[in-house]
Amino acid sequence: MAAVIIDGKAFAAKVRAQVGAAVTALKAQGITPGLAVVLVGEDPASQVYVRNKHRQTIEVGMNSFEHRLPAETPEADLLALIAQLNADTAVDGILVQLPLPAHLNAELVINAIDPTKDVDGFHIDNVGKLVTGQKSMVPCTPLGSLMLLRDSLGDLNGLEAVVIGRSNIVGKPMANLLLQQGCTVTIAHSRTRDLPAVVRRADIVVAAVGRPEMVKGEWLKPGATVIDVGINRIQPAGADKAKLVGDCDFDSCAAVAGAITPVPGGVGPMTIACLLANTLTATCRRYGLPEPVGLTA
Ligand SMILES: Nc1nc2c(c(=O)[nH]1)N[C@@H](CN(C=O)c1ccc(C(=O)N[C@@H](CCC(=O)O)C(=O)O)cc1)CN2
Ligand SMILES: [Mg+2]
Repeated sequence: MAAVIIDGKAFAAKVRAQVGAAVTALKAQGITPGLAVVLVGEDPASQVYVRNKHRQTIEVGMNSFEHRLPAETPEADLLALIAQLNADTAVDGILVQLPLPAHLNAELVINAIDPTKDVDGFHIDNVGKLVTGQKSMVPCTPLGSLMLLRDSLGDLNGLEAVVIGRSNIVGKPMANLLLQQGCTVTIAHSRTRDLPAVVRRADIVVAAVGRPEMVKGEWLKPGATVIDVGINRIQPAGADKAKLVGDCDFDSCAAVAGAITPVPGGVGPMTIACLLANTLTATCRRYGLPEPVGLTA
């Protein structure tokens, strides 16, 4: 039986519509959420993501403040900009696009952001709160993945989840979110022994390892729900154009899974939708207003 294809693009559009409606209501009270995005350097993929963030921020009615800095920007200048954005009352959310150029210490830069404005959820205070089950800002890609899982499966209590990948941006926060949902969670990674056997236990597989088409259909438990976070550009032999693929071998996985996210059009669009949701959440918290329903973990 073929898997249900989880339409992240359509789901993200619904999230943005909900955020847009909430922003309209806030504006009627004289509050306009503002998101500041900082891009250092000219990484081509980052430029596309930042452009899309700007466009979608405006579309939901928020203010967008874009700061583009040259690749050779000294760390002190970037930290000074962050201090300025922390103090700016028009700014409710701050995001520094990753990856940063190699001479910049990403950990230092992220931890310089006011944690209440950290809409990426990467600040150590937010990481600690997530791990200990306190109210926090949740990283956008894991939050979007969780929304898709809840929509597909409903209650996640008791399910076996395997997260492949242990990055701070996706793997670790995803595992913690699933743990909070009552899943039995395994974090697998490049050194895991017999990965196919580990994956085969899972009702939920989240692939975030950055290896094109690594997870094969024969690794899966029949009916498993597969969330493919990978975004890999490959050059198929004989083709003149590069192709975007996930960390899962889509055709073989779709033949065994119960449901699967495609690449593109799965988790990717949820990342920016959840950034807007987090900016709305940060604004509501700042003004002591009720948080939006269904847009947080
Ligand atoms: N500060 C951050 N940096 C990065 C994050 C992040 O959440 N915060 N995540 C990624 C990049 N990213 C957003 O920043 C992002 C990645 C992918 C997509 C997306 O819509 N992907 C599309 C395909 C787009 C394409 O053709 O390349 C899809 O999967 O359908 C949106 C945002 C790293 N950096
Ligand atoms: Mg404002």
